[in-house]
Amino acid sequence: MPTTTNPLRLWTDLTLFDGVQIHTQSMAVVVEGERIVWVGPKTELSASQLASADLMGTGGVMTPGLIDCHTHLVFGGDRADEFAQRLEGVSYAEIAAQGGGILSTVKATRAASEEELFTSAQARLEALMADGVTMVEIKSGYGLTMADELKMLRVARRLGEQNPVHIRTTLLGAHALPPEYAGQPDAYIDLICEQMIPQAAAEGLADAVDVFCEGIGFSVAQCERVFQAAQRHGLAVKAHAEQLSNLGGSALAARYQALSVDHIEWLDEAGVSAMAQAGTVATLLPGAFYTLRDTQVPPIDLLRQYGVPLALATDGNPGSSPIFQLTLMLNMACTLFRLTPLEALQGVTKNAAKALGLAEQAGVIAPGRHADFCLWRARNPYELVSTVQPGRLQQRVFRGAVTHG
Ligand SMILES: N=CN[C@@H](CCC(=O)O)C(=O)O
Ligand SMILES: [Zn+2]
Repeated sequence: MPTTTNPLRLWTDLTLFDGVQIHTQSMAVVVEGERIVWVGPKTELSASQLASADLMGTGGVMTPGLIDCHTHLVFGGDRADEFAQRLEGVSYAEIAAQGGGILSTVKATRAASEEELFTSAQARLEALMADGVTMVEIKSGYGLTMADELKMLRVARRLGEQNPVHIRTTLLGAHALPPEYAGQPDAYIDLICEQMIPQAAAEGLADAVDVFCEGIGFSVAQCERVFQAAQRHGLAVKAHAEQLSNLGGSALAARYQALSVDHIEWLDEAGVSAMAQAGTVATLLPGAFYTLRDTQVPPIDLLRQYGVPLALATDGNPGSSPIFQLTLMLNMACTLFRLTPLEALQGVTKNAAKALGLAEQAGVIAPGRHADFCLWRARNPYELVSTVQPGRLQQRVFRGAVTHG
């Protein structure tokens, strides 16, 4: 890594994807401290910029730091047995109905100490960071008691404190009905609304609140109560909705100005329209679609027609998407959902930032923004989408600090 002696640092001769579009002329980026101060064609760099800058990199492709806006990175145990069961034809919903699936991870997560959860999540986070990720959303949802949900959120916060990455946390108490509340889902929703949300908000442990609105999750009415409680405590909302069926959770979430609705394989036009009006992002999770061998493709054309921003994420979790490689999602989203390569790139940068409520702070390379970006050994940003090839990350820059390469 070049040593820094000047106040300015310079990357030049770049093909630049700035989060919105691709600039093919030889581009340059100048950084001062933690911030980008100049972006433009190399030919427009001033003599004084050149004289007072350390050259940090020449050539290659630069993109914003990638943003994984939907993960379940903190969990105990594994679900390798369930993977084998699904190959034998048992469905995700059947496994859940037998008390497996999410609930088997709940058991393992409850049994794990904070330290154990931290260590296993740290390894998964390192895989994401080595893949160019500088911001990760992490959900709770495998604790399902107040103590265990807060334990997960504390681990997520600590991951952010101890790594060069920005972590956003989401309370997902309404992920599954815990066994001790069998037959009493409304009483469990009371616990979420009256205890978990207020406590997570009071301790500053959650940036948002999420729900699983589904036959094997919670009803629209139950999710609405969770959204109301989130609103009372000033927390933004998100939803897992329309993954296995169309319950109308997306339209509900849009009524509460959800930041994003995620999965949405079964989303209908009314839901798309509601999301467009609310400015809610559609987060596509091709890893779950692939793992569950789903055949119902999200309504991409309708989402485009209504101008709903499309984000992409790994959904990294032990069951439905045990995949911790965001660049693979670029390729899968195009192959499985027919996104264009440009839509895929926007989905892990600008639109992923919007899905986290951070459209003005992240996902774009522009003057004034944090110097969060990646330099890749590639000739063309589309190569990052078309070709699945780990090891192309040359430099990963987080708030000005080069941490990889
Ligand atoms: N759909 C619900 N929740 C997670 C699955 C988590 C799991 O299977 O453990 C998801 O986003 O895919
Ligand atoms: Zn999820």
